[in-house]
Amino acid sequence: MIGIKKIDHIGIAVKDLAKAIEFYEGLLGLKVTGTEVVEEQKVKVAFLPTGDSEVELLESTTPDGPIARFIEKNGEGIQHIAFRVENLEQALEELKAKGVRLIDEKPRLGAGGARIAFLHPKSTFGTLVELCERDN
Ligand SMILES: C[C@@H](C(=O)O)C(=O)SCCNC(=O)CCNC(=O)[C@H](O)C(C)(C)COP(=O)(O)OP(=O)(O)OC[C@H]1O[C@@H](n2cnc3c(N)ncnc32)[C@H](O)[C@@H]1OP(=O)(O)O
Ligand SMILES: [Co+2]
Repeated sequence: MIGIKKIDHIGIAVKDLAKAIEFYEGLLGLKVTGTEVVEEQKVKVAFLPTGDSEVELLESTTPDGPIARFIEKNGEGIQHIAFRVENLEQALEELKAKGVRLIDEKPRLGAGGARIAFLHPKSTFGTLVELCERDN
């Protein structure tokens, strides 16, 4: 078993991070605990904890990144779900061995120093799945 601990975060693609934060903070009352640019993913992200999981708002930093492409095709909205795992490398090995299509064969650097990897939506019944491992 790959040992999923919880939903780490839900990734929401937005066109304008500042405007989205106005809604999530101002109207929903959540609090942004950090914003960060993740160059490798071509995104600027904001994290807003909700109990044991977080909302991750994502704005594209380029017109050709995965978030820009997603919005072009689908409009703004939920782009991925991220599950926290104990051991990401082992999880990826197991899933690969079972024929799951991996977008990332090896962990990459995510926001907040997390190690992350994505599973292709064609292998997960239509949802882009991120697996992430954190030290804390
Ligand atoms: C900062 C970090 C963190 O948390 O630490 C993050 O989250 S970064 C979050 C942003 N980074 C990422 O998303 C990286 C991983 N994503 C990718 O590599 C890509 O976006 C793919 C998921 C492979 C999609 O690539 P691309 O847009 O080139 O392909 P495409 O448009 O031809 O899509 C191929 C098929 O997958 C579907 N598809 C595409 N994106 C999808 C999504 N987000 N959810 C569900 N289905 C999706 C399309 O509808 C299409 O299906 P049909 O063929 O049926 O039409
Ligand atoms: Co994410």
